[in-house]
Amino acid sequence: MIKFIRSFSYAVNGIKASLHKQVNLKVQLVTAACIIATGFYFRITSVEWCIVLLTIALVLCLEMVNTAIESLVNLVTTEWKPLAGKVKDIAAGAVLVASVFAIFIGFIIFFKYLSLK
Ligand SMILES: Nc1ncnc2c1ncn2[C@@H]1O[C@H](COP(=O)(O)OP(=O)(O)OP(=O)(O)O)[C@@H](O)[C@H]1O
Repeated sequence: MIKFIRSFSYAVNGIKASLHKQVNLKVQLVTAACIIATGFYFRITSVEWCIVLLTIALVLCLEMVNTAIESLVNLVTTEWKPLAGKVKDIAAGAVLVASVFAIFIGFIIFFKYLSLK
């Protein structure tokens, strides 16, 4: 149990560290809060909530993984190496792909509510 609590606190520290390092994550958190508020406003269905929350989780988690990969690359090398750049670009690309799909999903879910208003 103590081991579990310790692992949990390390994970919370990881969240704090990525929030401290990444402006992007803060922007994404604010965006997520706005989307959740919009969900409450339009009273979206349970299935829509699941899709919205999963999409938000996907983008936030990928942003944190991207931050971890960036830090790891910086730890491995301080030199300018094409492979290091490629690794960072691929990690950033993953966040971009998820974000673009999140925009589409948001549009699909909220469009009907917006057009009904
Ligand atoms: N060691 C390196 N070797 C080669 N290219 C690198 C290296 N470090 C960074 N780059 C290139 O510069 C880009 C920006 O790197 P950086 O580490 O500043 O990432 P970032 O996304 O701007 O980080 P942050 O979000 O912390 O500002 C990378 O995506 C990569 O193309």
